[in-house]
Amino acid sequence: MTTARTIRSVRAFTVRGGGADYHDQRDDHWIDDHIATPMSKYPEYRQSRQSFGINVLGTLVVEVEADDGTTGFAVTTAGEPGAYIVERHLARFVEGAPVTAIERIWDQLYSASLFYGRKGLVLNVISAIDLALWDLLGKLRREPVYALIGGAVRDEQVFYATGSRPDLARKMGFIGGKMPVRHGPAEGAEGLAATVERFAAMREEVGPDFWLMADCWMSLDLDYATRLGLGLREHGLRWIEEALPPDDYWGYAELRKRLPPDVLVTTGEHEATRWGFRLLLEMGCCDLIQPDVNWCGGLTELLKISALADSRGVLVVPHGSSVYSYHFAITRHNSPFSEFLMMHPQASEVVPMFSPLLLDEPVPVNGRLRVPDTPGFGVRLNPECALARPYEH
Ligand SMILES: C[C@H](O)[C@H](O)[C@@H](O)[C@@H](O)C(=O)O
Ligand SMILES: [Mg+2]
Repeated sequence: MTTARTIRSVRAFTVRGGGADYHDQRDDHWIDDHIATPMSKYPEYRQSRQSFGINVLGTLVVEVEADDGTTGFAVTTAGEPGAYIVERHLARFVEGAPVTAIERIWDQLYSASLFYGRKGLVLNVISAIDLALWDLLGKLRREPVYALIGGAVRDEQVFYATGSRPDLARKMGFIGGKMPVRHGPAEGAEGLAATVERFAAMREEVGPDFWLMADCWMSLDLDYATRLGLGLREHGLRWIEEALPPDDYWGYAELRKRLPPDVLVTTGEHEATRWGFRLLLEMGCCDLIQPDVNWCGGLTELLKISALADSRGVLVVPHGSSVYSYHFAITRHNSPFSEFLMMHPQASEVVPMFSPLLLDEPVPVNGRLRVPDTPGFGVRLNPECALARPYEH
């Protein structure tokens, strides 16, 4: 009987090179090629996001083991600092608890870390622990996680692709392509014109109906974002994403007022908890939200966030996060499509998002995916990826 099972131990491992910290790539990858960021105002940090440390954390793997030896695991972007938080602080709320006590564990993890957490790294860690618990519960009950949270509302999920080649994504069957914006305000009118030209050329490639989106990765200011949104609108921009820093709720609300309704304003991948998303929704910051289930508080919190959005008719289109978002999105009416991050260095092939860390990681075929029925999240750790356990408790 599952409810009789308790959690015997929780372990935190670190690993480098792709995985959940998917920005941790080799240097010939599109994802690190002159993409605009809040650091782009400093020329020395403009060419490469790794130069300012986007991949400094690396992947955290959290493993939970039940008293019968069954294990579940999940991954996030947190590396060694995350491992420390698990082993030295949060493990005490997991070990000894019933495997079904997911809500109570979440509340204790969040409440006990409030004095130093609330968002960012700590919520990434809480997300990984939460997802590992759902993986364990699915394995004990021999059910895929999506079946534990209400079951699929559609047979398959459709995807847009994020990467440098929306023209190739269209040929692969994706419903749209999201390109990173490469120039921020510090590169002036020339940079803005270059972005508009790049979009215009891509629109020529993909035709009039294929969705094209711009991902600004928190790099712009309100005036620049307004001008860029209006400029790209001429080339059928579907949405402008994360134009401003995540804390500028007021800026997002104003940007949404300034842009015409056919250009959606989106954000959320660096937001966390039901309270953060409540603020985005109640302040009218965006037209759809993009929480990352490995960062926003895990599946337990994302279900709450999704209900908030659903009550206001707002779509939830999770940021990347591989199987962890697929099992969620397939069960939600207000998550009709998802993101797939093209992790091939030239964005010319479909490869697993968290490669090489997860075995059996499903990928969209012709832009769509049926979530496998394998218990838990249906993935295994690749034994060829060397894990370290820096803080054994
Ligand atoms: C492509 C973007 O610059 C980021 O690297 C990506 O992680 C994220 O913003 C996304 O929406 O996929
Ligand atoms: Mg984004």
